[in-house]
Amino acid sequence: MGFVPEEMAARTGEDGIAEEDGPQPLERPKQHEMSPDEDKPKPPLVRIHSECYTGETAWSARCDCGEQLDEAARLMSLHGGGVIVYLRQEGRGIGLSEKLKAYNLQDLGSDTVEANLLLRHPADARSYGLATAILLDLGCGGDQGIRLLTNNPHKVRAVEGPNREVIVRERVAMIPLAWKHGGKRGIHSREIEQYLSTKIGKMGHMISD
Ligand SMILES: Nc1nc2c(ncn2[C@@H]2O[C@H](COP(=O)(O)OP(=O)(O)OP(=O)(O)O)[C@@H](O)[C@H]2O)c(=O)[nH]1
Repeated sequence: MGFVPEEMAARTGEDGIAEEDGPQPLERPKQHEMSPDEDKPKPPLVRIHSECYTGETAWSARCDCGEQLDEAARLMSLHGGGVIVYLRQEGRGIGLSEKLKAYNLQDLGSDTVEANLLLRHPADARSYGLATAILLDLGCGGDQGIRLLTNNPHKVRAVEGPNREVIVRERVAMIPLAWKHGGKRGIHSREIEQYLSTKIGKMGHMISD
């Protein structure tokens, strides 16, 4: 879990690609976003991210988890900061070794949901109560609410909590970079297209604004 300060923009550059742009100046004007119709600042950007060793550390082309974590930090660095809550819920809550078994089943033709079910796990075994508590602790409760970076409608409802202790004022879609940039950036593979189409078709993910 952590805050992403706006100063990170100085390290990542406007488009987040330091290698192409070279080092950015350390001093740059601070920007704070305001709502168009009022003087109040916009709700903070929040990413609730589930651990993915294969995607974040080994840059596996089976999922976009590593890309999503980087993209969330990049967006926060450009838009006045934000909060990343990193949940140790590897493999949608089934753990790394079970996820690797699920990968074997996927290689034999199952999709990500079917593979979990064949292993006698729920399609998604995660919970978000801890994330809600962390957000409340960080002062993200109350009327102002948050802007949540996600495609997962279940996550939006779950993070809000049973009594809407945290209010998701806006869902910000996490569009895969390969889709945004015609395959020129981001992860591009047959596996990831299948992974994304299962998320849309079977898990109700909304990969659009
Ligand atoms: N069981 C299983 N888990 C996976 C697989 N691929 C990625 N994951 C895990 O899925 C989690 C990420 O969840 P996703 O379903 O990709 O995305 P999400 O968090 O529901 O939604 P977004 O907020 O839109 O990213 C991480 O814990 C990954 O380890 C897979 O094939 N099987």
